[in-house]
Amino acid sequence: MSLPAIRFDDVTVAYNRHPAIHHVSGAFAPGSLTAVAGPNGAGKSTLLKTLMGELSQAEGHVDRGGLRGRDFGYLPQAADIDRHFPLTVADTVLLGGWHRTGAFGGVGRDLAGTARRALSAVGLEGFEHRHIGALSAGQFQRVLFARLLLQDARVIVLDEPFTAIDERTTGDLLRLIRRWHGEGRTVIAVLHDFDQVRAHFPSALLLAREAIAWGDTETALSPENLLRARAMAEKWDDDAAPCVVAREAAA
Ligand SMILES: Nc1ncnc2c1ncn2[C@@H]1O[C@H](COP(=O)(O)OP(=O)(O)OP(=O)(O)O)[C@@H](O)[C@H]1O
Repeated sequence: MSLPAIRFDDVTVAYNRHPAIHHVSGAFAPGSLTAVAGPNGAGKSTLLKTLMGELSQAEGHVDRGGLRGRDFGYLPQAADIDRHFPLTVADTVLLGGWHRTGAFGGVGRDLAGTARRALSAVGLEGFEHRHIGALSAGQFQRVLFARLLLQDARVIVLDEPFTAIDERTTGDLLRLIRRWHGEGRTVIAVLHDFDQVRAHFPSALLLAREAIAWGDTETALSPENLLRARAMAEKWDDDAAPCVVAREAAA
């Protein structure tokens, strides 16, 4: 799979003139498997939303190397997903195939078969007709991973995919992430568990509003870098002088 790098060049994003990420520069290499880690409020979700083009960055530039929206598969934090729509598991997984059906296209036999295989890959055979509102957090996360399988995106962006998810489901979903990495896709995930990052993610971005370190995981998550990140977090003060930036982040 030939892919470009995704580069951040001196990117600052502010809410109410307070920077959530500050002068971030670096690159997600093509085909890399990168964890974005850091303290609460470090700007991890903001960085992903900026990458997805959901926020206009106040300063700097994100170079997606010519990749378009359909090249990205994005899983926001569970808290940002509304499960009250009257959708079944099958409907939700098939949403991943929108680029193959078009806005009002029908679902062909091929796509239906791919959706069934995706559900089986996440261990949810037989769940097709269940309402998504009636699933456990872990089952719903499996559905969302099945949707990503159907989407077949070249870059996969996951925001805290394992929060409130049991160990077995986490293990199964980590195997899918490794499969995507093995297929040459670029995979980026916000994670809180440093041991999990060290065990499964060769690259890491340690963020504390600024990029403390970005590179191979062992170096990025060194004790010195973790101390620096913690010290930065302790200094954050919502009453601090605002950063002078050109524009506000706007959804
Ligand atoms: N829509 C918003 N409006 C105003 N401030 C925001 C908004 N979204 C995030 N922030 C602030 O920006 C900072 C970074 O938030 P962000 O959610 O990106 O951090 P995070 O590293 O993902 O945090 P967590 O680990 O707690 O999920 C925080 O101080 C947060 O309060």
